[in-house]
Amino acid sequence: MSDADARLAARLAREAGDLLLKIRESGGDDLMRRGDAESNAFLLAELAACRPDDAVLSEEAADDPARLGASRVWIVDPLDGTREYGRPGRVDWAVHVALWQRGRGIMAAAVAVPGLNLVHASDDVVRKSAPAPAVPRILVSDSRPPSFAAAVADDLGAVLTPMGSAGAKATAVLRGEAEAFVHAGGQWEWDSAAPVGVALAAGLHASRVDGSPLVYNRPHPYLPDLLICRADAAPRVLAAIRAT
Ligand SMILES: Nc1ncnc2c1ncn2[C@@H]1O[C@H](COP(=O)(O)O)[C@@H](OP(=O)(O)O)[C@H]1O
Ligand SMILES: [Mg+2]
Repeated sequence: MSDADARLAARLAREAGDLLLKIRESGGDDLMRRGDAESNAFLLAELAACRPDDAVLSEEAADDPARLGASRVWIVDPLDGTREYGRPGRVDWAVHVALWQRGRGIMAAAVAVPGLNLVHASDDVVRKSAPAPAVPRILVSDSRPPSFAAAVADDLGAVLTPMGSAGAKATAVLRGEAEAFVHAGGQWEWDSAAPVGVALAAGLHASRVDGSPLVYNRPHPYLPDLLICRADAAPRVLAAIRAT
């Protein structure tokens, strides 16, 4: 992991999060559009200034095919959990900043959860080793949970908890507030790159739901499913998904 890149990711995620909090406080009916657009503009300007030679893939910017030949690509989601951001009182939304490097994968990452005043970065994660609870907690999308979620929870004797934002869910697992986050049915590289970067840095398991590796910076950046969980739980969770 590159410390300078991880520090930059952490600063940008925090500052974009502060900007999003201010926009939210100012009110108005176009919060979600403004949040997406202004956070994106901030991140693109900072990356252009601080890493002018790197490519960028952002949810909110036109895809520049130059990234396909680049050796370093920042994969950013300026506002993950836009739907929840637009709902008063919700804290399950996040800012994602990740650096992908050719031949190496996600090498630096940060996820800010501004509503909780938290920034998790790949260079300062705390490894948790609390024993697993008797009833594991599995986080799923609030709006689009996997079709197999109930069957998997049943198999594992787990409880399902809906939550918005991939970054919010992944970092809740990082903090030991849940044992797993599972998603299927649709997602994009920017939804998972930074959450996966911080999860892997913390020693968690991160893969596709069939156990195969997550591959980034592909021509079509669709990456529809994801499992992030305690490393010791991964074999059982993957087996439960396979059995559905
Ligand atoms: N079936 C699907 N197809 C495409 N994107 C999806 C999806 N389900 C979830 N996502 C995206 O994944 C992110 C986390 O979703 P969720 O909150 O449901 O877990 C959201 O990103 P954005 O808020 O950045 O659009 C959401 O749009
Ligand atoms: Mg997103």
